[in-house]
Amino acid sequence: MQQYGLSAKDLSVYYGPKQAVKNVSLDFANKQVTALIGPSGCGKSTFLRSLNRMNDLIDGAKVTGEIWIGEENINHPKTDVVSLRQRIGMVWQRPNPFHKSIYENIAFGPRYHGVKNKKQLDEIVEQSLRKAALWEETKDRLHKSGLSLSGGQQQRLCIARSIAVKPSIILMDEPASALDPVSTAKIEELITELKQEYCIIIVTHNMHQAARISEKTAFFLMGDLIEYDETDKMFTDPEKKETSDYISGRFG
Ligand SMILES: Nc1ncnc2c1ncn2[C@@H]1O[C@H](COP(=O)(O)OP(=O)(O)OP(=O)(O)O)[C@@H](O)[C@H]1O
Repeated sequence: MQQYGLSAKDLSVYYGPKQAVKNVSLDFANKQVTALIGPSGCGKSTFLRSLNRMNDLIDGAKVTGEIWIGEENINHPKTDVVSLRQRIGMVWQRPNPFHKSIYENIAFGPRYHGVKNKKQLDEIVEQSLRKAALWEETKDRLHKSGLSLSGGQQQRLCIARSIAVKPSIILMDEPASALDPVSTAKIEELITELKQEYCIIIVTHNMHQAARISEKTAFFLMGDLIEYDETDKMFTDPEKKETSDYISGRFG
């Protein structure tokens, strides 16, 4: 198996003339969680969105540099972004289930990508909900609306939806910040389970969360990657003063 799920090389992102991410190179290991931290506006979400080409959808945004998955640079105009977003899933800050049943929320992606057989779809729905620790709570109400679930359950449904199309990488942009502490704990537990199979890259404002769930942490400041290291080292003995100041709450 390849060591890295994804590698960014010299990645820059511009919104018009403004450079929001500056020549960032980062390797993301398989079967690990990497946390992206830094003060508001430092470019974490912009960087994350670039990794599955979501910035292509923003008028005036330009991304330069390379993003490697194995032998393929996916930041190339010829990349099929639909199949790319199947390989790299995304979970947003606010749960955003489709206005469809729980079952259809999960079945939609695989069906779109060609799975037509009902039995196969049933299996994918069950497996995805099990992996997202939501099966027991939903197995008797699969045909109820996804919006009838609580916020925390909706976020697990969104995670199940991204798993259903068999990605190898999952991007998460503050996936628990809109949730209560109990739901947050469940999402963190789930992330810890999922990393046994996926390369997970998560933006978080919560230092404790980064320390609890990630193996590696990258600290961003004003579009620059300041430091990247083992999470334990970053939180106990960072190399850079800026990292230390941010982690100890002196700014941000
Ligand atoms: N669609 C956009 N158009 C123009 N500028 C943008 C856009 N999105 C973000 N920016 C700018 O790019 C910079 C980085 O923003 P980004 O949202 O990536 O930061 P962040 O670190 O994720 O912040 P937060 O933690 O507040 O979400 C900011 O100056 C922001 O104003």
